[in-house]
Amino acid sequence: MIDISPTENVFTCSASFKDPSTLYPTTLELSSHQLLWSARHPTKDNHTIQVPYCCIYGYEAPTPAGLDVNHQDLKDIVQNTCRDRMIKVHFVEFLFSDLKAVSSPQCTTAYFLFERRADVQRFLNLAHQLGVFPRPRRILALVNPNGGVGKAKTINDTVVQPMLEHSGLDVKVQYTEYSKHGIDVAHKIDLKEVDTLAVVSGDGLLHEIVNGLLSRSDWDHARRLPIAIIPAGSGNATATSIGIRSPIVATLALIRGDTVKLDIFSLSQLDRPRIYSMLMFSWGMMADADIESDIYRWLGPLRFEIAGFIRLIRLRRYPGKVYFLPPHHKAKPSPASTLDSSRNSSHKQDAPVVQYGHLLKDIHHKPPEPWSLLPNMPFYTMLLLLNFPSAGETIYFTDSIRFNDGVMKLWYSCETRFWKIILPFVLDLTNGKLVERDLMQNKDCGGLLIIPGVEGKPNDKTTHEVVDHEQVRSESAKKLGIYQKPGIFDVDGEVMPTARTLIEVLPSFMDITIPEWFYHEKDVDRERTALAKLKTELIKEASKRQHPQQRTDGHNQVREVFLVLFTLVTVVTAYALFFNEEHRARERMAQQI
Ligand SMILES: Nc1ncnc2c1ncn2[C@@H]1O[C@H](COP(=O)(O)OP(=O)(O)OP(=O)(O)O)[C@@H](O)[C@H]1O
Repeated sequence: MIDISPTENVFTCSASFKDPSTLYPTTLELSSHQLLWSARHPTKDNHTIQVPYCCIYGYEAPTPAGLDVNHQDLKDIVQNTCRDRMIKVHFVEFLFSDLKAVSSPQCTTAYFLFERRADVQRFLNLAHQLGVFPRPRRILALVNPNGGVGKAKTINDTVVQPMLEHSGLDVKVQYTEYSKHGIDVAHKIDLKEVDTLAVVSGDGLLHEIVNGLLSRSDWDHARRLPIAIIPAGSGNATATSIGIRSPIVATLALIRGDTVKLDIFSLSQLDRPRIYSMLMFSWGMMADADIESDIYRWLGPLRFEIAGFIRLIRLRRYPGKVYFLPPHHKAKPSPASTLDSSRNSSHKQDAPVVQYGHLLKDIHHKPPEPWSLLPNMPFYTMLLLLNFPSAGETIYFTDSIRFNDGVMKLWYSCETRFWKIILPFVLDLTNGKLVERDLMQNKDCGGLLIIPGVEGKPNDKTTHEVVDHEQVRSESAKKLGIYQKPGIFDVDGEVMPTARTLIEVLPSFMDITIPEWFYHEKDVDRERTALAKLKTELIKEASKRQHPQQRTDGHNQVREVFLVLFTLVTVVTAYALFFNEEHRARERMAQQI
């Protein structure tokens, strides 16, 4: 903390908020965490404007030739003689008290005309000491022109690039040209040339970037490259989970450059390249719905609801065995304890080290203690492994998840009666209560071994036999009457082969940029205190100035209409099925008679 004497941080100047044609005399103060000045209100008394430094994304100060003033009004008002005393400050203003509202933030500029040239220099010196303005950095922004029904390009052109231009940071933009291009970019990127890699798209491109960086031979260096996510996809689960609901807030976080550590899930399969996940792994109903929703991409975020509904009324069972490892458990070193045969502390590792790789090869023995079998064998309806509380902008599971505590949160269900599942999904998928229902069981894990299998004859418990997926195609499996497909494995919205899979957590492995007020490793309460600060100091003031009609989120309205329709169709379908079944039973009875 810098000591500021009470007079050093106060400046007499003329200020203008948003509109440079109305400069008025004021006193500007640089406090330890915010800019303060008194503003004239057209109809009310003067009041104080407070701009926390974490909301400032750029400034323009006089060069020796004077400030480059483009605004025509400003040119008229501020004569050439004043140009070398003018500073512009660009910041994000929150209009509504709900930071989660997509429409709440907007970009704003304040103009300050100082009395003396020396004051400008004093202001800039103090501002740099206090961290008022963003640190100079080099950014590579990777834009997916297909992300989020093509909205990523518009978001990049209208929000991201204008804000980055004002930030004064060194920015390069690259468009992805084909599917999986993100992997190639991250694999080849020169780490000496870039300080932050920004992803303007959804979780799919972010997943590619994570995998591209961790598949490099210098992965231990590459994993330290901070990644920023600008939500421009259709799901945007990662951004939503780290407090980013709007591209403006995301770009602000990218420019300010505050980062937080992120756990990564490592997914290994025998004889296949390792896959890394930052968001979630799922198997069963939700995985099918997520992957099947791809054909409804044009619907935007609603695609998940439509695909989920279809999967709910055609519920499947997914056979398999799942073993879990308690969290924070370290494997005892053993010569065969890893897939990475090159593992040796004196040598550079080819890939991040996993501890239990040998479990993939040993298909004849069950994993030793402390691994244990997840109950409710032999089939599951859904299995979900989460690193973040949200799985989409509208899908919120729980706030009990921390994304850098080295723990994987597992939820699973074996409920196959669709009428038991449908209501919880309709009512509680967005409010965090779904996982509290009896329907779902949960475990905290450090590792997971999934052996997807198939079941024998239906409705006969003695023939339920779980075997490796690879054996399903064999002749002996066919002779056994094994018929059921083991479903899709979904990693961050991408499909991976359904096969024996080992999932381990790599604690606090990568860095992701976050809004400064959201979370800080050293201060878990910072989110709450800073949010409160923003609400009381900034938003309250802003809402006093203007009382805009709170815009309702269009998507929520569509969602509500959809949920009503969904419930109606469900009731009708349930009745139809019930009467159909009853009718058949009567017919059977009639035939027997
Ligand atoms: N130029 C391109 N042409 C075709 N596909 C691309 C291109 N660039 C990227 N992709 C692919 O687009 C897919 C979807 O991208 P992304 O996941 O970022 O957006 P989204 O699916 O709309 O968002 P979310 O995953 O959050 O729902 C990725 O799998 C990526 O490989």
